[in-house]
Amino acid sequence: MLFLLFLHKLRYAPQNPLSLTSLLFFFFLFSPCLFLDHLFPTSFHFRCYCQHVEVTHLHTLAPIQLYWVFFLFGVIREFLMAGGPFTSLFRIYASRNNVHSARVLLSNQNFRSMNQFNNWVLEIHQFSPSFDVPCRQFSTSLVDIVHSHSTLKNPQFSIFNPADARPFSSSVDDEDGNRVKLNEKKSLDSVEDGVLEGVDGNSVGAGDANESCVCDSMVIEEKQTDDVEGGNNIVGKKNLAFRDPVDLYRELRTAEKNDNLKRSDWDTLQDIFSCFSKSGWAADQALGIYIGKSFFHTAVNRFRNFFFKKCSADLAMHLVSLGASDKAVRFLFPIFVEYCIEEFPDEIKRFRNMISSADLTKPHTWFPFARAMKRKIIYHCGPTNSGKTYNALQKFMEAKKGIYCSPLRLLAMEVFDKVNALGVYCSLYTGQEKKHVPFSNHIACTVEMVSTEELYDVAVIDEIQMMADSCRGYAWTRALLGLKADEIHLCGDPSVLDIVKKICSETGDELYEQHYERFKPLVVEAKTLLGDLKNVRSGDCIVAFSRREIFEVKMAIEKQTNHRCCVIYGALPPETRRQQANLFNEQDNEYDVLVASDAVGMGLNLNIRRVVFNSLSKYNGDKIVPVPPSQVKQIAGRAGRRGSRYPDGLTTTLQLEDLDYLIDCLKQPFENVKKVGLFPFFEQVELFAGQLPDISFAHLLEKFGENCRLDGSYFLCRHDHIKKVANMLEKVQGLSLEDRFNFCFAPVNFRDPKAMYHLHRFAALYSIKVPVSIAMGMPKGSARNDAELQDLETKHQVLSVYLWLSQHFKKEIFPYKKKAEEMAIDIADLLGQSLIKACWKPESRQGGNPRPQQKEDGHERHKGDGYRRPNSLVKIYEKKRQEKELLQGHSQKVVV
Ligand SMILES: Nc1ncnc2c1ncn2[C@@H]1O[C@H](COP(=O)(O)OP(=O)(O)OP(=O)(O)O)[C@@H](O)[C@H]1O
Repeated sequence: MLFLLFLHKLRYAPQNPLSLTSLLFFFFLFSPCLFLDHLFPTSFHFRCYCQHVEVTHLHTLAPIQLYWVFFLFGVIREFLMAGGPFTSLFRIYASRNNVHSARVLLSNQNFRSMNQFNNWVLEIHQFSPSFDVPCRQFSTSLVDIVHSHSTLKNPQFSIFNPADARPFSSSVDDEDGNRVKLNEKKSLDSVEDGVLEGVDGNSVGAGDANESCVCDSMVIEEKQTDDVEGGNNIVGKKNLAFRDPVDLYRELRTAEKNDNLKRSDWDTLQDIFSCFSKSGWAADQALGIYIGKSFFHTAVNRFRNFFFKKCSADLAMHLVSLGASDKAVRFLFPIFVEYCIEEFPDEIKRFRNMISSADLTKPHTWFPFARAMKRKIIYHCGPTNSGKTYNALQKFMEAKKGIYCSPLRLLAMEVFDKVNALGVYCSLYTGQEKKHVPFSNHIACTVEMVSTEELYDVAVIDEIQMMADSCRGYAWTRALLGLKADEIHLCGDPSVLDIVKKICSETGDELYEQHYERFKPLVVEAKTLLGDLKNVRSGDCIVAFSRREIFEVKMAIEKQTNHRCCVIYGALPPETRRQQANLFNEQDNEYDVLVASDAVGMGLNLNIRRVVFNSLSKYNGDKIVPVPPSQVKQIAGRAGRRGSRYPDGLTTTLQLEDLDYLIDCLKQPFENVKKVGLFPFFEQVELFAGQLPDISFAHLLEKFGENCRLDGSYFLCRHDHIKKVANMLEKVQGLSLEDRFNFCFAPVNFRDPKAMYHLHRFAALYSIKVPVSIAMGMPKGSARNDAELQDLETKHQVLSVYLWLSQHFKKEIFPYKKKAEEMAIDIADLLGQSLIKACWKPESRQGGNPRPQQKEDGHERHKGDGYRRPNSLVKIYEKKRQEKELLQGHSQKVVV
């Protein structure tokens, strides 16, 4: 009755503090309980295996009140249900105002099955529905261990807590959404109704066990031992399935030697252990007790030796009856756990420390100052050319103090110019330059450079869908989580809307959605260019996905028609891209066609009438693949722009056969992104390095990738390029960990050996504390052929790296910043001049995209004009899809 009254009070007056008398009463009653945790070994035990009971949305409850609820609930319930004295003990994890989670430390409940435990937690739900207490399920095998007391003799038990185990991050999604395997990554949470399940449940990639490890004391008997399978043993076998694995382990431990068995039985046991060693499920579960995957096989081998030395006939026969199966693996696993805990305390401790130092869970807690603010997030959600950025920028300009975060240096520069032109003083801050405008309160920066220290009234994060970018996504995630701004405007397509909602619910920020439609719908021209570039018209933008293709198309158009082409691609400096864009936008010249790569998809203000896809496949660094629909949409959406010469947008393809794919892509709704990128700060990597002091930086990053823990909404961004730079700098002595970390983020094209050489030189000079020189001559004039053009591009790259380093390291070590800036401007200018007159055959960069001569690159010759286009991979892709559908249809028919 009292309890109900208490609950009533809690429900209707949750903010009321408890009286002093109540608190004293509570302390008086509850303090003995706190000791129970240490007095009774069961509490240790329970802590080891019992699950986390997450309690969320308890903002209205003070922690002390929740203590009360659980405490009284425990008391009353135990009296009513168990008829005995209470022994339930909960630990509440709480800050001053909020309760994060509650964990059951002690209970006199004897959970005989997983269901029983779940029902018990469900009762808590029913009892206090407003508390929203989701429960994590846990393993039945481990439930059995919960009741055992014997392992408590082992002091190592208190050092780990499998309930804390979280999914590991060892794989990331690549650009195309494919899983890139760094290491098998499985959730430990996927436990179904009392059965501990790995993600796939099968043995996956666990690698080969060290089969050569032989048990020296194995006794092999050739004679028949009929009585082993006698009636008693059948009973024994049945019992064994229900025996406490801890007891089984103790018996094994205390056994003098193994019982004699038939050779065939030993063989079966060998097979079972081999199966155990290869089991992905067992390797995953072992992570829960901090047996790492690299140590798992050693642990299994040692366990096998131990087992073979000691195993009884009963136990062996039970396992033999199960055979080399999942059942046998699951039966053995808890015994293996006991063995590991006792045998490998140091390895467990080491791995545990390593794991906790690579903890990337709960990234919203990394920015306490942003969390202390009540931020208002406005998501401007819509397709390209719908006015999202325009509206967000209006708010930015109206604010007293604002920051605009851009995906590209080019776009940051555009906003910087535009805003200043409108009379709002704005500074520019990118990796390469810092232009401070006196009296400015506004900043346009690249998203990587955003400060999470400064306080702003309004922040704009453009192209927010880039949070899901496999390489750079972490910068957007960091900006969203860490920006200290009262109002944050996110502009982007709807693909990350759901995940932003989730993040806002975690951060406690208010989210408002503003949806947009395109000003004018994009129209697909069904006629296409019929494979003939002569059909190009003024205002067209031909999109090609490689530098080679771009120059080939430009040459073909200029040869076959009277149009002149501007060129835009990623390797060009932003200044050159802008110069080419201006040339194209201006009406009083002959440059009325644009040939561009996917770099045209973002940032530039272009007067495009029609976007024509030269092909819809591209080289992804590994192979040629169809261009993802989201990218097709983004690029096609550049056609037509409000207020421009061409407000109505058109799009089509060069080849008729690519048209269906284009239409398919445009029809597809935006994909709902499930995860966004994350990358550790230097401090996190440094902490992790403390656990592995003697390994190279590249290896350290790899280890971090394998061992870091992430929440379900995040993936670890790809860092292959960082590792490549780290490898190159390995031999440079005298660089601190922080220096290496910073050098690895320098914006260098690792496929360009010249640029890599210069970066290496910069690092080597830096390491001996010598002022770093540019040591690169200025080219004499504009490029006369493609090799010279590439040389200009590389030179600009090197200068860009120098400028970047001068911003990220001490100025004294990079004293030639000014000179580098001047040289970069001159080279960008030369590049512009070179492009205007470019009419040569493109060359491949060393180690770059496959050459056209290579047969496997899928290029075909085009009407004898020297121009090649990729075979329609889309067509091949479509054909494969149809074949697959046919096959599926066929198999469905067979099933029917
Ligand atoms: N209310 C408006 N008044 C005048 N011009 C506008 C208005 N809204 C948008 N525009 C113009 O329309 C064009 C497209 O707008 P904006 O760049 O904001 O679109 P977006 O949805 O952010 O597209 P993208 O994703 O391609 O950047 C711009 O040139 C912008 O100046």
